[in-house]
Amino acid sequence: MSNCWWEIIVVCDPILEESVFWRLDSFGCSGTSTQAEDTSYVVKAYIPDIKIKPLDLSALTLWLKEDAISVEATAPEVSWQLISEEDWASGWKQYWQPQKIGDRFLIYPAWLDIPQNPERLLLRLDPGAAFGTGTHPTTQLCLESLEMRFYEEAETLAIADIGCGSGILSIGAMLLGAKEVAAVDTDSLAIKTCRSNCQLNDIEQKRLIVREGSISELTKLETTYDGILCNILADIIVQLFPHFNTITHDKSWAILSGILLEQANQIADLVESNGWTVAALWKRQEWCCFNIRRSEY
Ligand SMILES: C[S@@+](CC[C@H](N)C(=O)[O-])C[C@H]1O[C@@H](n2cnc3c(N)ncnc32)[C@H](O)[C@@H]1O
Repeated sequence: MSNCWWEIIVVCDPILEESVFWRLDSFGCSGTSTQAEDTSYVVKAYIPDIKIKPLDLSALTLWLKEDAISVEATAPEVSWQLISEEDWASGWKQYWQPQKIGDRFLIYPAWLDIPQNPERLLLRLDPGAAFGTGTHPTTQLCLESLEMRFYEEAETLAIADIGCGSGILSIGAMLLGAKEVAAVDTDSLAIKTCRSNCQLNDIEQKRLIVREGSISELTKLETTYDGILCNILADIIVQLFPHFNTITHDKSWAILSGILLEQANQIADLVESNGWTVAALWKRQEWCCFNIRRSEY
């Protein structure tokens, strides 16, 4: 089989749904769906077979069981199978529907007909193997924060998106009117997906630069960014944040997401010790999103 995906099936106690979703997201799955069945939930998630080894699936099973034990719940049943690209597409795509986010965005699956007069900014996506469909709270919090940041002089803003995944935040920034965006991700599949989503949304290539890598790729571009978007797990933000000053100016702002509530204090300390100020903190489910700015401003 070419272009195969692992379909991971987790049958769990309903109280574990959120932690199972979180664990599958952190593992790198896309297109997660849930169905209620009698007294349990069946969570299905998908990941390209080239991204992992069968041994990783055994480790995932162990983590899912440990997560259950830590809240004294029954351990979930975990199974997996290899499926073709076609089965993957018909499997999860049917559950993903257009979704309104914030006051202005409508996230719109690439394979649906375009509505005639959308009242919202249509952000068309085929996330493929990349993270970023808009269903995850960390992405939603970023898009909502972006809307708030773009209330004036949007057309002058240069934005960096670190960990762009499907490109959802970069494209969102362009739709809101950003002058230019630079998107980076360490995952080559995410880069491929981000580029094709930019085309899907008719974004000019010279205004949205997409590079494989991380903050060092942004440094090479020698642009000073007005805003940084960074929806990556807290551990990675801790590593990247000390370099933010090199690619920003004294009035820049940033949106940091992918942070669990219990990690908020650690991130607030990090922000302040590097000369930035927390302007707002938004929460959804177990996640929080920091809106910050350089302290000199
Ligand atoms: C949670 S996803 C966010 C995707 C999208 N920006 C969104 O908001 O939905 C995090 C992305 O960061 C990428 N990533 C992880 N570590 C990174 C690093 N050190 N530098 C750049 N990207 C990284 C991952 O490959 C993944 O695509």
